[in-house]
Amino acid sequence: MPTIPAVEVSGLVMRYGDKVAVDGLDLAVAEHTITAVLGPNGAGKTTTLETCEGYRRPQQGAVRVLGLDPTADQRALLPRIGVMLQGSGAWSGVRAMEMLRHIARLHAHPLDVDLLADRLGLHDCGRTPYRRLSGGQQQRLGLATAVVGRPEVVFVDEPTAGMDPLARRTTWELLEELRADGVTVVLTTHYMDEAERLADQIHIIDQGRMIASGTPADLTRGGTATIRLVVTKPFPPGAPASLQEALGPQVSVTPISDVSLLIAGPADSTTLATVAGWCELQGVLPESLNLGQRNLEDVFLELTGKDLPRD
Ligand SMILES: Nc1ncnc2c1ncn2[C@@H]1O[C@H](COP(=O)(O)OP(=O)(O)OP(=O)(O)O)[C@@H](O)[C@H]1O
Repeated sequence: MPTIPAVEVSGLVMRYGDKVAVDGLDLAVAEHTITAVLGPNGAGKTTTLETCEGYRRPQQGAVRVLGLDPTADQRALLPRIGVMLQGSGAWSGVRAMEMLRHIARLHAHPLDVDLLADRLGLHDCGRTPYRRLSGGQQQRLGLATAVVGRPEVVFVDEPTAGMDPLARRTTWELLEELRADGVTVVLTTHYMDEAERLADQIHIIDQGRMIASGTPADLTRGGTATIRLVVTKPFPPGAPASLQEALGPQVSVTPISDVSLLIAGPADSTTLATVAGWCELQGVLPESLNLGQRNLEDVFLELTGKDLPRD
């Protein structure tokens, strides 16, 4: 018998006034996997997650989590899902460990709170009121609150934003262990290394629509080689168009910033010679010229035309 997806979004449309935030989105998440939802700022990721979590009712289309409707079946679903709490007024004066213990008590079979707190380095700030926690500490506490109830599905919105490298690594390991224990994880992230390391499936959305889906390998496979050109001072006006003209239609030139460009296409000696000659003509000095197969960051850039949002 075919298994139902852990999360299924069909034809979801969500608006804020006239603004269409989610525009007919379809998305299915298989059980026991980690799925990453990527997209530029404002793509509709958080709105989609909040609809799956039952905070918002679909305006059009449908959402099912573990086969249930997140708003109509909220009582049945809530004990089975984990959501990373973001800072809210209600918790502002509550101490970190009190908050975690309180949330653990709401669940029938919570994880060992002290072990989890040790794991995520929360004991050091256990007596600190929520509003006084650093951004990274709030993130770690939010993650602990999401997983303490042994959920079947965990939704985490930018789980490692603002975390130091050690906390990021611990978070990745925790999410991987959850998957190994049969939990389904849905996360949003702006970090391509995070998506590449963790995700079984990646969905890239832009302007509320799905623009690409697949495994990290599917998304980066084949395609074209890329050259990243970084120069020492800003390009003169019209530089991307003039380089595009010099290189011809086989190659696509995408500006990344005022000092960097992505050149996708056959990265052969002709292309390299043309780029070098163009730099000389424009009077710009290359700082670096990196040649390689495209990675997830290049795919994101090619598909969305936008560089990665930086925290
Ligand atoms: N409460 C709200 N009221 C009005 N507009 C909103 C509201 N929440 C989100 N939006 C708008 O809806 C669109 C989608 O926002 P959403 O937060 O879902 O995107 P996102 O992909 O999570 O973005 P980010 O990566 O910046 O967190 C954006 O244009 C945003 O400005």
